[in-house]
Amino acid sequence: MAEAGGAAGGGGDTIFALASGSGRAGVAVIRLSGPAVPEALAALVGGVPEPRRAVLRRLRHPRTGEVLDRAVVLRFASPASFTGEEVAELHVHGGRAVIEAVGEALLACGKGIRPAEPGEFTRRAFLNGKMDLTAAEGIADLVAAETEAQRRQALAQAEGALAATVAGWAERLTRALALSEASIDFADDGVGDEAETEALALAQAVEGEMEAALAGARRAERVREGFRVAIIGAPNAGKSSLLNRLAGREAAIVSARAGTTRDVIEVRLDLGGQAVTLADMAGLREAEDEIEAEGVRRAFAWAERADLVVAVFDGTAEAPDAATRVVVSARPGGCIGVASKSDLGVRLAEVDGVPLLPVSSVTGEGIERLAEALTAAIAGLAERGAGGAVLTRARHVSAVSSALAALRRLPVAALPEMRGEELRLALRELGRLTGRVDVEDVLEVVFRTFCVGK
Ligand SMILES: Nc1nc2c(c(=O)[nH]1)N(C=O)[C@@H](CNc1ccc(C(=O)N[C@@H](CCC(=O)O)C(=O)O)cc1)CN2
Repeated sequence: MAEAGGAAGGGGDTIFALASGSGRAGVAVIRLSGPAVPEALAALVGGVPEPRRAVLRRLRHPRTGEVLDRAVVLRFASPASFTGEEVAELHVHGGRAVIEAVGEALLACGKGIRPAEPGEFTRRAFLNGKMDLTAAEGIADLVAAETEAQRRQALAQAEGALAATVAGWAERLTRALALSEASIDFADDGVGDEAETEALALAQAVEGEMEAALAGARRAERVREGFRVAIIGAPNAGKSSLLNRLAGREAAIVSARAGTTRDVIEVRLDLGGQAVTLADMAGLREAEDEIEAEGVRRAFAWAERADLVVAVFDGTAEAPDAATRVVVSARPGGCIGVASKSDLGVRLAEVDGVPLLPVSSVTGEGIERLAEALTAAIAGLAERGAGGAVLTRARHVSAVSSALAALRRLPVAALPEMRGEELRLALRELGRLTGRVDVEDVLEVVFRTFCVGK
């Protein structure tokens, strides 16, 4: 972990930010962190409250003495705080003018008090050894969580689940490295081979666990980012109406004219606790103009990357649309078939063995069943390959892949010294993952996605 202490933690500045969200709210929380917190409190509320005890105080402007609000004040003394620094929270009334006046008053306290950068509180918590990088990412994900599955996955990571797994790997690889070095030193004593064998066995076990973690990473990333479901079909098959029905609002323009939807229209849904991005797109056909052609190209591209496809066939047509059929046959198992316009009578029951669910966006028939089918299919995708460490980001996948690649080179490394080098490489990648090495460049990647106040 990076060294603890005020200097490493934030360079002496005292930062503040609105920790509660913007928008109308009864109470707003302004959080401060840094060495000048006790002084600022003295200036604002006329004293330094005892730590961890909420007190009600009049908040005054330090220069004019004007009362700005009556607030609940909560102080955390260093190092027992979220950031490890001196921390205070001002729970004020939620009005924008109140928040602005308090911000103004804080700036008037002087002494290196300034607004926080996005993610700066959590960054300080990391730098002061309160958490590793993966836990910090977990906090960012918790703040962004929209669904139950996202919340659970983020909380586990914020509480150190991934950090613990990585620590377990690093511990065994460190032991393997020690054994490998020993085998060089004691090569003549005959204990070398034994140590070498044990080192390889340790590395192999770690390899297996890393492979399992990587196998589950796509799923974990999907939980974090949302599963992608594409609604495809011929022009005028009723895709936009279906999207609106599923979304419960008029997200897409619906018209009787074929080719109305040209760009990809995405809506976010919560299906059984999983975040889903549902997309309506241009109908698959020979386009009539350049704009539609681009729309069709985007539709194919989106559908290709989708986790699941809802294939909409015009239920009143005599034969299924050919282009849609091609997509369905290319995705065995990854499709839910729909026969639209069921209120007009359905002629199609299945296409190439894929049963079609009769659905009417006019009467609402079948919508509930389609939503259930989607929910079940997404739940199936989310469950696959569960267990073990959960790699939720490209950054994790990249580090574990590199570590794994190094471990896979171990058995073919000709010299023990080369094996030591590979082990060091693998350990270094794990260090990047938790933030133990190369801190600065990794930090940029992790914290640039945070919001202000975290
Ligand atoms: N009002 C308020 N609510 C909040 C937060 C906050 O900062 N303020 N949080 C902020 O994100 C989350 C809670 N997380 C927190 C994590 C650690 C500490 C803390 O004081 N840690 C000390 C003491 C530990 C202890 O008492 O067990 C430490 O780690 O040394 C506080 C909040 C969610 N709710």
